[in-house]
Amino acid sequence: MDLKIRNIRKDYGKFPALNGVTLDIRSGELIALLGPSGSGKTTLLRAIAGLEFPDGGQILFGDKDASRKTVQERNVGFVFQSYALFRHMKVFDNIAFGLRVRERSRRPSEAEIRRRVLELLDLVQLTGLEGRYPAQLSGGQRQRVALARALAIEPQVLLLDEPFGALDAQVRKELRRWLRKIHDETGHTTVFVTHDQDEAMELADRVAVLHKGDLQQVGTPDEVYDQPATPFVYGFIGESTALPVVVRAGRVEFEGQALPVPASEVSDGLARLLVRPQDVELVDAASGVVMGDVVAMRRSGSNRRIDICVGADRSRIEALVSPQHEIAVGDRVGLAFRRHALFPDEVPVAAAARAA
Ligand SMILES: Nc1ncnc2c1ncn2[C@@H]1O[C@H](COP(=O)(O)OP(=O)(O)OP(=O)(O)O)[C@@H](O)[C@H]1O
Repeated sequence: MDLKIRNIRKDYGKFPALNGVTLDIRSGELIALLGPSGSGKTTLLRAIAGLEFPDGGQILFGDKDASRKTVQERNVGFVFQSYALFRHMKVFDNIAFGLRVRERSRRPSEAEIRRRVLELLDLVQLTGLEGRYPAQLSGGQRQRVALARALAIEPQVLLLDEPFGALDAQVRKELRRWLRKIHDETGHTTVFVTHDQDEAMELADRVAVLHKGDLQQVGTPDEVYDQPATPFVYGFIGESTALPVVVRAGRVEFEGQALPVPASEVSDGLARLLVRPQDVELVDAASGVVMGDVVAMRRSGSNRRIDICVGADRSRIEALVSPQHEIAVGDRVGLAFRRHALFPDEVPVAAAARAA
């Protein structure tokens, strides 16, 4: 089942939670809605589910307009962060619930329900635990029951809202891999919400990045990481620091000095040169693109993080180097950038940083 989201708007009071979002989700795709808190991810997921009616726009399930259809009519499976299992029901009955409450004409026989529940228990690797109550399960197991329950109704679309949010890091990682496997086995169109970029990048076929109700970019994990469409995406996915620059007559200048960086499509005016820490190279002071002073360093996993202040504004650039790299706080270094991105800047970066 493919989904077409057309110019969806949702306002809460004067505030647009979704600002005209258009997104095509392909049949069988696993897509992540990624963004910081308050960016509109849950609102979009709830609009797809039919739990929220948008103020404008259209949602198509296949070629049919589902905008005014109820949750039941849309036949979506929904998994929330907070398990939402029925505590007084055993695992078996939790999974069977969606089938048992169907109107008689669409309800499978008890034998068929049993067959399907046992099959799902096998899929989510919980065979043998069907007689337990939710309180007798671990968080990860409960979440797997929640997924089995959502899958039981054979949904056209599976919607997951931070499904692993409440679990510890190790369990989250395991469930991620497991969810990907289940997705590949069942082939459902799946939309999941997360604010965790690693989760989105590892799990999803494509990532839709939201910011303040706007869809900033949709692409494969490689596309959003390597070709970020906006400064927000560049900053949100992966790490980066920014150098305030000026584009003048097609040249990029930092504090009056021309940098060996093409201005590309960026027109004259204030701009931001964004660099990821792993793309900052420390060279000797004379041969760098810009010069700076090492002001701090700390160990970070298998690397060393170096904070370097450059220019009169003391803009901070971060570099990631090998711990073997001989360097000390107070050293004057040259910086070269292996890769970078240049974006026009409506707000002067230095002024914004000072205001903050
Ligand atoms: N029922 C509501 N009434 C008023 N404002 C709401 C309501 N639901 C959401 N909002 C607002 O809409 C915006 C988007 O909320 P939404 O829950 O979609 O964000 P989110 O990206 O899912 O955030 P989080 O990661 O924190 O869950 C937020 O500013 C939020 O305060």
